[in-house]
Amino acid sequence: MNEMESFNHCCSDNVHMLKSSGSQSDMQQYSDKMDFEGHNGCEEDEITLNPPQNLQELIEGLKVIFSKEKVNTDLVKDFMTSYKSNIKEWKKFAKFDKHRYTRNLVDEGNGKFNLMVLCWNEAQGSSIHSHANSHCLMKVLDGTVQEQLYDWPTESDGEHKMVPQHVNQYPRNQVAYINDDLGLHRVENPSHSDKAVTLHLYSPPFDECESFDEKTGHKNKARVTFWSKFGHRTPFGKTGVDASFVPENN
Ligand SMILES: N[C@@H](CS(=O)O)C(=O)O
Repeated sequence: MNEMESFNHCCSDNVHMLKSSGSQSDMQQYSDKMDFEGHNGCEEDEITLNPPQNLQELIEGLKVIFSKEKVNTDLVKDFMTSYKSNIKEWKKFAKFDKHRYTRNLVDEGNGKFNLMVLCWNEAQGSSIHSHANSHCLMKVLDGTVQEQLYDWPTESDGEHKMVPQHVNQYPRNQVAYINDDLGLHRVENPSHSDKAVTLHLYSPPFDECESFDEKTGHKNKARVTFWSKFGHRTPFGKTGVDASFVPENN
């Protein structure tokens, strides 16, 4: 089984999230999820998570979810959505660079995932890229980010301008999900007056992916590194090329 397949709905390892003070519809949503998994005969080894009250609880809960053999990406998305962004909790990781967006490692997820804070100054963005066969969840901690989604270029396209197929905007606290089966994307802070901060989870962790030239569709390997780790600046010269996929117009 490859890593992607291991992210189907969980069956023998059940992890659920309780909606503590939710509305009727919240509770219905929770019950539906229980039913779905119940139909699969999943009643053993059940773990119930409360919605995280702070960043530390979010990290600990994610470690529980990812300790299971199978991981339900809908649950990860719901769990990340239910964390209400609080700047006091993540500001030590939020380090900006005037030239490009930064990647700041928060937690290595017991080897199962990397959790990082990305900081986007006004109008900064990534280039079009893939995700190394990993799962990518992105939660907005501050500001609003825009995602442009692209199809993979095909050999028969030849040299071809890449055109976005969808454009999504994500405000504070929303979570987006992508993997290579869904296509390619680039993310930017569309604001010329406000910064943006996002929290990214990648599983499995990766340090190389592919970046694409929007004008031609040509791809290149791109190493990804960290501007800081655990709140401390990463030493220059030890982490290879810079962290970001930077579009030519940035
Ligand atoms: N995947 C990018 C950020 S984004 O544009 O999704 C990165 O990890 O640097």
